[in-house]
Amino acid sequence: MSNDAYALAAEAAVALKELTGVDSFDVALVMGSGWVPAADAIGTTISEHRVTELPGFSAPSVAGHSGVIRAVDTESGRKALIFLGRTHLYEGRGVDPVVHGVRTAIAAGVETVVLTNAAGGLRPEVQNVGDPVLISDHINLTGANPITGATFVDLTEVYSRRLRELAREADPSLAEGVYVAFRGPTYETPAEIRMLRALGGDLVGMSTVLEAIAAREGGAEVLGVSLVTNPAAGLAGTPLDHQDVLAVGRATAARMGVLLGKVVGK
Ligand SMILES: Nc1nc2[nH]c(I)nc2c(=O)[nH]1
Repeated sequence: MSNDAYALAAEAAVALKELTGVDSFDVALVMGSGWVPAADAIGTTISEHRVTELPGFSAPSVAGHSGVIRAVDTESGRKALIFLGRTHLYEGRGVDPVVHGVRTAIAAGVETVVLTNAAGGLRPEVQNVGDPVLISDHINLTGANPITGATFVDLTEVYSRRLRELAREADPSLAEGVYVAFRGPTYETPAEIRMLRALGGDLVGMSTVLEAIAAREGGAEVLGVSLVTNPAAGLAGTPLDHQDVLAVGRATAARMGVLLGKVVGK
């Protein structure tokens, strides 16, 4: 296996084509916590595999769907690659594993990347738990970046306006928001949440931004969608409980599947 991250992604893309029998993919989707049930609405499954069958992917540190990839035929005949779960920076394996899936997808032909996640809501005055929110921009507080060297990628429009408009055609009620990423794994303190609100954040999470940067470096168009699964720390009376998070995701996933299916098919 190559020790160069980009060469490793190219190797994984070759293995992916052999494994799935698909010689080029059009769109990739990363399904965050609670989004997995939405994957079924994307199209007809061609094949499903454990990611450890591909170079550069590790077994998930958390049991469950993460660590599974699915090749899908969408209704409009496009080839979709769906990652049921992702690698997080807080797993401590560095930045390259976090973006390896996106880099592999782009090396396999993908030109559109859809990043979904579960996030804390910073605006309980307008957000409800269970709301999907289109990501309009991000604030990267992870302290990390997938790119090394003098590659000055423009991030003026990381999250495609065109794809956001397609999503809003499918569901005009969709709101937009700025997603703030922390490294995690701890949730924020109430003081940090007050800081994020002052910085203009609307959503807070521990994923997505590094994958989005890697996708833009690879020339792909990006759509990001968060599912508000909890009021961020200090904004509601109760402590955060990850089980509540997952329950909300499951309840909302069917609606999200219809939305993603419409956007992906275009
Ligand atoms: N950092 C951070 N990540 C999250 N993921 C989910 I779901 N909720 C949160 C949250 O409140 N903060």
